[in-house]
Amino acid sequence: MNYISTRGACANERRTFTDILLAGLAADGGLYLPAVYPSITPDELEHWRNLSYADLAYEVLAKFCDDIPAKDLRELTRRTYTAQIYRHARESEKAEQITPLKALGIENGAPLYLLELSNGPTLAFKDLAMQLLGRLFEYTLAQSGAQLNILGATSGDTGSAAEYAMRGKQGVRVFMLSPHQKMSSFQSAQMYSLQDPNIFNLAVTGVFDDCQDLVKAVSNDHVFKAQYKIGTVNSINWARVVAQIVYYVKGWLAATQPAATKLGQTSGPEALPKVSFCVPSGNFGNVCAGHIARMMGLPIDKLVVATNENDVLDEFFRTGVYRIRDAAGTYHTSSPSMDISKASNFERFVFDLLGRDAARVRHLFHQLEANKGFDLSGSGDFARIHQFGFVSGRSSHQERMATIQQTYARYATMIDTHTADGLTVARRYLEPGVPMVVLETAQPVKFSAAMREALGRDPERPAAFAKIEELPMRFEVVPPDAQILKEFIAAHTG
Ligand SMILES: Cc1ncc(COP(=O)(O)O)c(C=O)c1O
Ligand SMILES: N[C@@H](CCOP(=O)(O)O)C(=O)O
Repeated sequence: MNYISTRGACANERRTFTDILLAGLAADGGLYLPAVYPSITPDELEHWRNLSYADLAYEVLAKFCDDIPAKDLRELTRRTYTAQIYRHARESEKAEQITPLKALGIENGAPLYLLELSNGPTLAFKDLAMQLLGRLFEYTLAQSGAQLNILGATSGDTGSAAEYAMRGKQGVRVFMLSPHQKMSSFQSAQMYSLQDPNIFNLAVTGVFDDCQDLVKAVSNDHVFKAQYKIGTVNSINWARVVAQIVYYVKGWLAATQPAATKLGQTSGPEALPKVSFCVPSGNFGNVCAGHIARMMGLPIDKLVVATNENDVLDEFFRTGVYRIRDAAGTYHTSSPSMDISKASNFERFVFDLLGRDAARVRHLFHQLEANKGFDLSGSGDFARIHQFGFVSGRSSHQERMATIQQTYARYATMIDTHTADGLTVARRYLEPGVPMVVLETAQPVKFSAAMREALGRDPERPAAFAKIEELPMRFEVVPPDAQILKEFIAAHTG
């Protein structure tokens, strides 16, 4: 499989999966994606019904990764997706499902589900891709004997997922940028309490977007990037997105019944039931994986983009205007991991929306830097947006509190603030007979203060995280300055 950049610079060069795994951002500042999306056929879907999560992950990944031997790739997925690693399942007997589908009930004639994605080591959906990424890095670096210095940005969950996945990995160091004092105390403690010598936490005096801009600024300094072997674990890294496609397939299989027709006789994708997914969104990485699953042929009806008060994405899907906010215009909310105003992966979707016209994408994203936005509202491209299944909505603090309370009262289920944003918005798009799967992106314990406000009680805390906030913390406070960051990296690699 050949990979290209959304900005077209390397259109004539061949790039394999393992090339782009270590490269992160493309040299022209764009994002990598496959030259052609592979497809998922109705027969394959039926064959995949009884596979374990690990083997399903292998089938999906193998479509994108043809430069790792099949035997090794299968071994990697089998070591990654185990009940032992996904041990924080609320119903322990379901841990081996990795992403159990929980039926809430029927609302407005639509079966409503939660897809539990946060049963991994750090209690957020990021583990599902990051645990695999850690193993892929280790495998690839072992082949070449090379080193990798990972530079990442987090609004709260990517950071801990990456650090837990990379702890003690040979040849890997992690430099993780987080917005100073903007994460929950549990999230900060998960990262800052790690004392491993290959982990460096840098608390940036700014918002998540400042952290992400720093990652891009350093990655776009090609000399520095090559000298210090900089890679990334954010969803600008294509491997993150691919690993996230798997749970859309798993969710679709769990929410539908086997086709009535015999294998080999299923008439076509239109004969298969459709499922809608609602995705709490910030950096657009999670829902981008849903978009790609849909482009591959997974029968997805709607992809509902749910934002919090930082509603840049909702504004775009409603109006066609993409208007990023500065730090002062980015709110600090009770779903802090979604406090993002400049969504990295959005560029991958715009590439598809514009018919994969890399020159236009390059122009638009340069315009974005200069004018803080772009407007597709009058274009024929935006008129076609619903062909991609996207709809959107925004949730407020009051709405997420009310949704947490109702879900607890009606379904005896405690959901975190981000999942509550998803459920709030999903309810606006229910259709009789179409299952609606809301992605559960984190466990409530990560946001105890907000949960206490909503329910007057603390969420349950796995024993592994008892008193985590009281552990000694190791982090450095730094300004949002790329030069200072480069000096820090240079001083801590050697
Ligand atoms: C708990 C949680 N929910 C939702 C999101 C938003 O996901 P994405 O950035 O992939 O849109 C994040 C951060 O990525 C998160 O950590
Ligand atoms: N919400 C994320 C932000 C980074 O997203 P990513 O998917 O690009 O890694 C976080 O929790 O850090």
